[in-house]
Amino acid sequence: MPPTLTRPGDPTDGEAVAKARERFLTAEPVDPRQVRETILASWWRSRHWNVAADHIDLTYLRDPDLDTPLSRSALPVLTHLREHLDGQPISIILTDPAGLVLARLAADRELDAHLDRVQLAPGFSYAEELVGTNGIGTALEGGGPMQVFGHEHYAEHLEDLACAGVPIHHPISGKTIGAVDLTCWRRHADPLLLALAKTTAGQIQQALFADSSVRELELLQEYLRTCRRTAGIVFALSNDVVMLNDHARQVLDPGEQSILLAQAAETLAGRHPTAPVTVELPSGVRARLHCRPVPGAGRLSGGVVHVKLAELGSRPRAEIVTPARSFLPGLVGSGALWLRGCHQVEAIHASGEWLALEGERGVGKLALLRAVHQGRTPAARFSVLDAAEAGEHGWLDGTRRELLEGAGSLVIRHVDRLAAGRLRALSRALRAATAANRQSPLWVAVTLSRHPDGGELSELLRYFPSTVELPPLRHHVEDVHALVPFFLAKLMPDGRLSCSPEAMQVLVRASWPGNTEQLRQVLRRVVQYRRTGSIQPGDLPPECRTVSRRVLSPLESMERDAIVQSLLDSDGNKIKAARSLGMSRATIYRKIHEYGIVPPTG
Ligand SMILES: Nc1ncnc2c1ncn2[C@@H]1O[C@H](COP(=O)(O)OP(=O)(O)OP(=O)(O)O)[C@@H](O)[C@H]1O
Repeated sequence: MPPTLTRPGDPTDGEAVAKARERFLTAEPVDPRQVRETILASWWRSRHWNVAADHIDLTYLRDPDLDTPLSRSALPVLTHLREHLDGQPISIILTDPAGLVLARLAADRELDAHLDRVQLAPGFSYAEELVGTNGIGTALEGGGPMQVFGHEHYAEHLEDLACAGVPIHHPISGKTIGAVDLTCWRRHADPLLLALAKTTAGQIQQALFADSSVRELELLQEYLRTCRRTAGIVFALSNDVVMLNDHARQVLDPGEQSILLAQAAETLAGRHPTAPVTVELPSGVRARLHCRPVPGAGRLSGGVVHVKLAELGSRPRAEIVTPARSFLPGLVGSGALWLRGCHQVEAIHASGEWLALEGERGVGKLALLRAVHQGRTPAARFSVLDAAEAGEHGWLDGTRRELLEGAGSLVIRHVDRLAAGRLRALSRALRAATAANRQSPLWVAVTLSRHPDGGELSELLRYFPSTVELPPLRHHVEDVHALVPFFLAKLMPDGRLSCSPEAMQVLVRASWPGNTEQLRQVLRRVVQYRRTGSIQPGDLPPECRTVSRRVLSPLESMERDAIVQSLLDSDGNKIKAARSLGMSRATIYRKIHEYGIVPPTG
């Protein structure tokens, strides 16, 4: 079908758009009459996100979950469309709201093979942030229908394609729950493709509406009514559905959400479902639940819950109904690496064996030791000695005394900061303490931030049968979502300050070389200037704005760290660094770009 558009900025005028794109990529000024405004805006966003224009190298994210209301409603509509298209080379694609491809209905062999090459396939995300301007990601980013022709794509490997993407909205809540996209060769591009994609999205929305049972609709309507009436935490649940408003997702970490959902389910199923219930969360914050059952079709279908958070202490403890599963008091975080460290420390404390706890500065070593002590032996004494103060008069004598006479748990922090002589003296004191046959044995842990490389420090560690390493925050950065509200609740106990999703995104992407302590300090500075409302990206200090353009997985951030270290070791020489890591030169260039590493200048 021949293209029909002829106005300025005609997207199908391949040559003019290709030239404009080339000028844009080489940072030359672009005549806005040559490119559509929406496309130019998307190119700017793609540049801001550091998307590579010369290749597509996406990470396979996960097997798509096709057992969701969206997939169940959409797939029959899409299959029907496929039949109507009667073998035409148009690929039909369904994605989730983040651009993850859930399904691709085969077009013809040539087009399918091309789409495989550019990773427009199930399990890969076509978010604009990852691929640059494209029909799916740009439609989702802009929140409306979007057609992208040939050279309008940011990545050059997509220039032979034309895509028409339309976001799919939930028929009741109006939230974007996915996108449908029709992709064909650029030479077959036709503006009608967008009309067809819009109709298809409409049909999917109708199917979703029909598929929602009356029961779910009632629950949904009650949930939306409550959300409109209150600015606080609201969630709704039934046997099949759980809905959380943005505030709930922002303020509660996943562990806290599941505690509250479990409590709400129990209350709704109980004899007094409307009686308010108070729950103490592991972070020490008290949550008061007001449940409202929503009956449907004659039997209880679930209910809507409004939650108010308050600090402990404003209410007699007797009224606290649920001492929620408190894993470690005063700590938050559920990242796998962090939890593994917590479990290891807990197990070693339980065994009574002395422990060396290693980890970068500010990762939470002392906080974890304190929490484990309080969780396991709350009545016993907890003492801390800081080796950074070893220069002070009497430090060593005080330490010897603690080791010989102290009780409960003793933490000696920062032992790696002790000079050789002091390390030897401390080793002698530890030997004397182990030799003393004491009635109430003392549990001792030392903390250190660098791995010992022989010498006195290694000698001292002989008294500690195991070393546990706590991960840096960037290796469990998902916990920033829980740490931010936790620290804000401590800094501003009246609960009138929250963090906007945009600011949270900046915080989650920062690399946090100073770890959790740095995050705490950043928030401490922020609350000096903003005390109520919602923290915006502009409120955050520049140190939060690292160049990393996306959240890295633990494995990726370890790789990034290894590359940064070897670049430092080779004075910024990328070829040497690549060699020392056993990588090709091309790979290290690609990774430096991908991870947003600013190489040290050699
Ligand atoms: N998981 C967590 N949940 C809540 N607070 C945390 C967590 N981890 C760390 N913190 C807080 O972060 C701050 C820094 O932690 P901490 O002092 O324990 O770090 P550290 O590893 O011992 O640091 P350093 O090596 O510099 O002495 C403390 O205020 C601590 O309470």
